[in-house]
Amino acid sequence: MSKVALKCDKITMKFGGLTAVNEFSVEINEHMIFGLIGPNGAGKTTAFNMITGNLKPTSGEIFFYNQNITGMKPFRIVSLGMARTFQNIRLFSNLSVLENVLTGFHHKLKYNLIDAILRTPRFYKYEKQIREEAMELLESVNLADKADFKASKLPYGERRKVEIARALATGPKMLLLDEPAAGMNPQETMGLMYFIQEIKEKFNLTVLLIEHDMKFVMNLCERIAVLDHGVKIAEGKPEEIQKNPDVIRAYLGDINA
Ligand SMILES: Nc1ncnc2c1ncn2[C@@H]1O[C@H](COP(=O)(O)OP(=O)(O)OP(=O)(O)O)[C@@H](O)[C@H]1O
Repeated sequence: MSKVALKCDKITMKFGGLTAVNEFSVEINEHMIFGLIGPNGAGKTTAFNMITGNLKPTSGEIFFYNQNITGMKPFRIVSLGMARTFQNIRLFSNLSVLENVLTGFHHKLKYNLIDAILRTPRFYKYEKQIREEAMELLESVNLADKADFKASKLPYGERRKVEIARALATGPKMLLLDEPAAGMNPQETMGLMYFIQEIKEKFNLTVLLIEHDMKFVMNLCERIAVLDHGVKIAEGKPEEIQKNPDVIRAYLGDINA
């Protein structure tokens, strides 16, 4: 039996009078690619934000490998092995591709401020080590030859990959991707699909992703949960989700809105 990587137990997020997520429960086995879908405003990003510590749930609990992480600060959750990317790519546009990836190693640094100021041998040793590791990561995302480019100069699909490389630099067991294919053309989207499968195998990851591109979700994810107005209305394999009447209704309702 597979281990459960992530468990959400009835998590709820209220913003004043609005219940953005209502008692959402899910269990995600490790090494799975799991999709979270739903019409606009269904509460997907809010669920992500609770899982990654960016929002504290109004109620309910979240467990990461059986450890209760409910309401923990994001940096602590990252250090436990959960990394994420954002709906709108958040890179330091003035930094190089390599420097952006280096920021992902930040929490793992083994030298302190004094080492950095005095440039002690320890500082140089770890600086060299993390640069090598960052370059390896860039190689695995096929961007090593662009390490010195400014992040802002890369095409959209590659910036998305840099963001993922930075998330991988934190050494995650689980990766959460918020709309990774948004803004990509069909060719880039196809490339991204293979890329996510590749890094999942290579880094032994569990992946949870939000995505509106149905072809992408149905082809990539092994299991899918559907949110509508903050409530989980379905969960299952892609072929089950595709023919679920509640899901079809939720999406048609969205189109007619
Ligand atoms: N910080 C906030 N304060 C108040 N309301 C919020 C906040 N964040 C989200 N909401 C509301 O919660 C609901 C769910 O939003 P959320 O962004 O989680 O949906 P989503 O499924 O990710 O949507 P989309 O697919 O459009 O990104 C929406 O009605 C949204 O306006």
